[in-house]
Amino acid sequence: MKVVLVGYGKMGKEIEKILISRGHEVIGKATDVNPLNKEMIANADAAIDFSTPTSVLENIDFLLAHNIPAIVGTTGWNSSYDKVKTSVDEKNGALVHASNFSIGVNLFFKLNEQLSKLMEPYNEYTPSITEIHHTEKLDAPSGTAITLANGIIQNYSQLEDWYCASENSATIPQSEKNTKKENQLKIEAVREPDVKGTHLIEYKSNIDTLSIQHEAHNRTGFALGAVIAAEWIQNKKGIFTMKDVLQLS
Ligand SMILES: NC(=O)C1=CN([C@@H]2O[C@H](COP(=O)(O)OP(=O)(O)OC[C@H]3O[C@@H](n4cnc5c(N)ncnc54)[C@H](OP(=O)(O)O)[C@@H]3O)[C@@H](O)[C@H]2O)C=CC1
Ligand SMILES: O=C(O)C1=N[C@H](C(=O)O)C[C@H](O)C1
Repeated sequence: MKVVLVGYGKMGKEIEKILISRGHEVIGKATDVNPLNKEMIANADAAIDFSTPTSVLENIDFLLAHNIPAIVGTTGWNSSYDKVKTSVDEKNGALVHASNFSIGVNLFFKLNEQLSKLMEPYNEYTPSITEIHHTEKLDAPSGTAITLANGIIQNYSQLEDWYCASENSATIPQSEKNTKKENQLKIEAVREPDVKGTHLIEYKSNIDTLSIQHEAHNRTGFALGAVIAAEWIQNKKGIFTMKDVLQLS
């Protein structure tokens, strides 16, 4: 495949290595100073976007307008999902999005849903999520934590939504939902230097705590998953997630 990288930061560079190791070619690199343009995408089989929450929607629009299959790993645009889905449908486009492209986290998503079904009848246990990431991360809570929260909320009749809390809130960008209300699941966002991505789910009672955790040791899993998604979407139309790519539905 001939691939355009949209965003050439920590993830873009990691994805480039995986693309080359699997025999693909990087034909363009869009960044803040050199954004997507027509010349860059000429002859592209796919574009892989790991950019920023503020640029991703414009990038998606551009790729759909030019009929380029898009793999979107950028987080922080959940509230625009319906608009993007409508655009993909109207333009008969192709897009795979995921808050986390790693195979391990997608298995963890399934485990989280199954565990929440098991725990729901036991009111003495209170579920909560902690996510830990590097200090350069622009969004909080992480997209992965939001997916995990939704996986729990859908199985808990008494939970209506999530909220984001942080002990070191000075380092965390303002969340759109950082005030606790009734019946909300707590997501604690922690920022520490160089952490690639850790997600911890706990069910606490006065007697004990049950927990499951996923810890990324490096960014290889995210990058490999995104490249597998780009290979998978060739000749397909529609909006998909990594669940579809891995047939985990
Ligand atoms: N879904 C998943 O599995 C994962 C998702 N992510 C998400 O991916 C995103 C990127 O993460 P990361 O690589 O760590 O971030 P970085 O800050 O390291 O890189 C961001 C890149 O985006 C570029 N950029 C900024 N504006 C534009 C624009 N208008 N057009 C194209 N590129 C632009 C930056 O350009 P410049 O170099 O000029 O500043 C930079 O190269 C984040 O949203 C993160 O949450 C991260 C890991 C896994
Ligand atoms: O910004 C990151 O680094 C990561 N972002 C994704 C998220 O917001 O969930 C995925 C991963 O945890 C790394």
